[in-house]
Amino acid sequence: MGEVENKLEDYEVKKEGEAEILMLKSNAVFFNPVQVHNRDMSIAVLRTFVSKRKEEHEAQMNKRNKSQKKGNHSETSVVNEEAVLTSQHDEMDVVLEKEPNQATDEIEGPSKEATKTPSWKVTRELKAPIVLEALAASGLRSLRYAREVDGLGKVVALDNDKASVEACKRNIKFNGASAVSKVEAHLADARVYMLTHPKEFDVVDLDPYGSPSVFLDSAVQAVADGGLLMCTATDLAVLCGTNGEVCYSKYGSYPVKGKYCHEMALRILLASIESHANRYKRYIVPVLSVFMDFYVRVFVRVFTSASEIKNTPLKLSYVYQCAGCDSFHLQCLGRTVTKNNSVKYAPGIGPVVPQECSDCGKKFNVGGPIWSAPIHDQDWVLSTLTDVRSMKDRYPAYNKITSVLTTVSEELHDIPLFFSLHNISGTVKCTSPSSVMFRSAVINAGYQISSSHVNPLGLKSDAPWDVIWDIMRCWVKNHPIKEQPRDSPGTAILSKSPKLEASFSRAVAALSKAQAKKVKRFLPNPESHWGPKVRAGRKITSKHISLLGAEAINGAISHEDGNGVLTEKPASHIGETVTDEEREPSTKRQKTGDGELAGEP
Ligand SMILES: C[S@@+](CC[C@H](N)C(=O)[O-])C[C@H]1O[C@@H](n2cnc3c(N)ncnc32)[C@H](O)[C@@H]1O
Ligand SMILES: [Zn+2]
Repeated sequence: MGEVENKLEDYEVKKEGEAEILMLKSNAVFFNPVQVHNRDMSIAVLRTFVSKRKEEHEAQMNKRNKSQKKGNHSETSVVNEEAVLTSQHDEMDVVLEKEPNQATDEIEGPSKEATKTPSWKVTRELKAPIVLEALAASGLRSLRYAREVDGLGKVVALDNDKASVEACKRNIKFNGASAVSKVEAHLADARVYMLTHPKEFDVVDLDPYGSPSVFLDSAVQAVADGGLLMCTATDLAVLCGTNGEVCYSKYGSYPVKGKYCHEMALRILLASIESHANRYKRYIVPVLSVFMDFYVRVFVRVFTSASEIKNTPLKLSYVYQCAGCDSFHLQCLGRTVTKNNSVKYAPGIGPVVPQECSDCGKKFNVGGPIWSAPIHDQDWVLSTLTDVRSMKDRYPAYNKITSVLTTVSEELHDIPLFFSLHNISGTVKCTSPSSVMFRSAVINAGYQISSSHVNPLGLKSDAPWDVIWDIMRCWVKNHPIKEQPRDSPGTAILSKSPKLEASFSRAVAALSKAQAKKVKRFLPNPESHWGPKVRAGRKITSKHISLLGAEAINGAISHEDGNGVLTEKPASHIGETVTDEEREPSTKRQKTGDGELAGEP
C-alpha cells in the first residue's frame, strides 16, 4: 500500500458500481466509461447465471434423490463428493430415438429439441462459480464482478500487457481485503492460459479490442460444462459486411448487407463460437445476445455432448438476400428425417429460392452460415430484467440495460433477422404507413410481428415476403406514388396484383406492452463522442479522424506535431482500437436497382 500512497498524486480514482480503480493521469491504462453498459449487462446476466445454476443443481439433486428412493442401485452406489449425475441430455437423445411422431421418411424442419436447454453434469456439492476475465486491462470488470455479484468464488484477471497487469494488481489492493481475497491477476497470453486450463472456469469473459476471433477456440475449451461464455465483438464493420472476405477469414461466415446487419453480426459470432465448440464435442446455448452502442455481446452456455452436436446444422442457415428488394430467405444447413422409428440427419434441401427473386426479379447474394436458432432464452431474459428492476440502485446504467432487456423480451425469438418499414417503403417509393398500421395489417392477415432490440425501425415477422409486399401493394393503392423507372424493383413488385386484401384497422396487439405503457425502449447515445476509442498507449494520429470522426478527435487532441501525430488529451478518450477494416459501416443498403450483385464491379 506504501507504494500506492507514495505515488497517489499521479492517479485519479474512477468509480463504477462498487469498484474503484486508480487510473494514471498519464493515460497508461484504458478506461472507456461508455463500456459501463457492457459491464452492467454482464453483471446482470452473471447474477442470473448464479441463481439459475443453483436452481438447476437443486433440481438435478432432487431428481437424483427421487431415483435413489426408487432403489436404483447403480446410481445409489455413487457416494463420493465428485460423483457426477447422468446428463438429462443423454436421456433426451434416447427419447428422440424411441418416440418418433412422424411417418416414415417424413421430412421435419429444424427440430425443437435443437433449442431445448439441457442440464449439465453436477457434483453433489455446488461449488461457487469461478470466473476468468481473459482480457482484463485495469481489472475494473473483474473487481465489479467480485464486489457486486453475490455467490462468486474466485475471479481470475489476465492480461498480456505488463502495465495493465500492474495496474490491475494495484486496483485489487485499492479495493480492500475482500477484493484481495477474491481477485487475482496474472500476466499471461489469454489463449495459452485458457488452453492449459480446460473446463476450469464456470464463467469466461472475453472483452477484446476489436475481434474476439483468435480467442474463441481456447475460450470454448476453458468453460466448464454448463458454464457461461460472455463475448464482446466491436469489429462491426467486418461482421456487418463492409469487408465480407475479412469476416469469412475471422469467423467462417460471409455477411450480406441488410438493415438487419447488427443482428446478423450477432448470429455470425454465435455460429463461429458453435463451430469452435463442436471441435471439442461441445455446443452452445445462447441465453442473451445484444447489440449495444458500438458492439455486439453474446452470453452463451457451453455443454458437452457428442450426440447433441449432430443438431448443429439444424441451428445454422445460409441467407439469400435479394440484390434488388428487401426480401431475404433462410436456407437451413440440415434437417432431420424420421425413418423406421429413428431420427436420421440429412443435409438441407435447396435452394429455397429461384435464381431470380419472385418479388422483384433480381438476383440474390448468398451469406452465412449464420446462427438461425433463438439467440436469447426468454426465461433468462425475463429473470434478468426482473432482477435488475429489483435493484435499480446497483446499476449505474440501469436505464440503458432495462431498455435493452425490455426490447429483447419483446422480440419474436423464433424469427431470425428483420426488415425495416422505412426500407420497404423506400423500395416501392411510397410514403411509409405508420408502424402501428403496418403491424396491424400483418396481424390482421394472420401473422405475428414484433420489434427488434437492434433497430427501432426493425420488424420481425413470420409473414412470408409475398404477404409483406401484398400489404404494401394495398397501401400504395390508397396512397398512389409517382411513376417509377420500368426496371426498378419497386415497379416489378407493384406490377403484381395483391392476392390479399390488407386491413390496416388497428389490431389490439399492434403495440407491444412496453409501447402501450410508454416504457422507454430505445435510449439516445450516452454522450456526444461515444463509441470505440483508440487502444491504450497508442498515439492518436490524423488517421483516426476517419475512424472516430473529426469531432471526437478534436475532443481528444491538443495539437498535431507536424508529422500527422496528435498529442493525446485526457484518459476518457482512450479505449478500444479500431482498424480500417473495423470501421462502423453505413447501414444503408447497397441497392443496385438493376439486379447487379453487391460487390460486383
Ligand atoms: C478492451 S481491453 C479490456 C477491457 C476490460 N475487459 C474492461 O471491461 O475494462 C482488452 C485487453 O486485452 C488485452 N489483450 C490483448 N491480447 C491479449 C492476449 N493475447 N492475452 C491477454 N490479454 C490480451 C489488452 O492488453 C487489453 O488490456
Ligand atoms: Zn427482390
